[in-house]
Amino acid sequence: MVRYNLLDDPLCYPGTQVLKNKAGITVQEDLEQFENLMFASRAEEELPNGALDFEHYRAVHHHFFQDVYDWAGEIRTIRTGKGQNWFCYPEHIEAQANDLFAHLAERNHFTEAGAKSRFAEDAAWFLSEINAIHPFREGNGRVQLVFLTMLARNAGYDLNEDMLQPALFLAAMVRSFSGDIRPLSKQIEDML
Ligand SMILES: Nc1ncnc2c1ncn2[C@@H]1O[C@H](COP(=O)(O)OP(=O)(O)OP(=O)(O)O)[C@@H](O)[C@H]1O
Repeated sequence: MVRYNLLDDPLCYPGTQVLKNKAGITVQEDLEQFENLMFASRAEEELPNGALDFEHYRAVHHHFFQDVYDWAGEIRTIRTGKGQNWFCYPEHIEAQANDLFAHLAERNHFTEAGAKSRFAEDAAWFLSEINAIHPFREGNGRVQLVFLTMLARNAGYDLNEDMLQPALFLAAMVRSFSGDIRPLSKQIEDML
């Protein structure tokens, strides 16, 4: 997991970068194991219903992280970044996300993309935008992927997560932050 750049986070146990959690775990590796376990167990359940809007996106985050964090499904309140990149400042998340999801709805959630390549390109654009917004303190990557499978299914495609190549996908996500969505589009198309 790529750790965040931040200075002082009230959501962490004092003097650590370990997020306060419902199990009271203070060792990062143990917390990651617990997160993964809870995520896998919630993945066995049905996904929350919704209109593929921002409320729905937050509900998906809540679904997967409700066992671990009190703030599951809630918008991040501190500034965060990864590598060289800083994500949307928290005070703008709600407006930016509502705007993005309004565009998604205007484009009929890409159900009329036609060719796989077109859907992949549209989905890559959406992922790059939601990643730049980065609504949550943690768990953004996993929710992005779940939502991508939901968008694909809604558009009549079956996204095969087993085909995901983690290093290439991550590199493509980082590249998309600078505006080049072609590698990400290619990664998505290869999974359809
Ligand atoms: N340098 C970077 N610039 C932009 N985005 C990045 C960078 N590094 C990682 N990301 C993206 O951030 C997301 C991960 O965010 P976050 O750590 O909140 O999610 P996670 O689900 O907890 O972790 P992971 O996706 O690693 O399992 C992924 O989509 C990843 O591609």
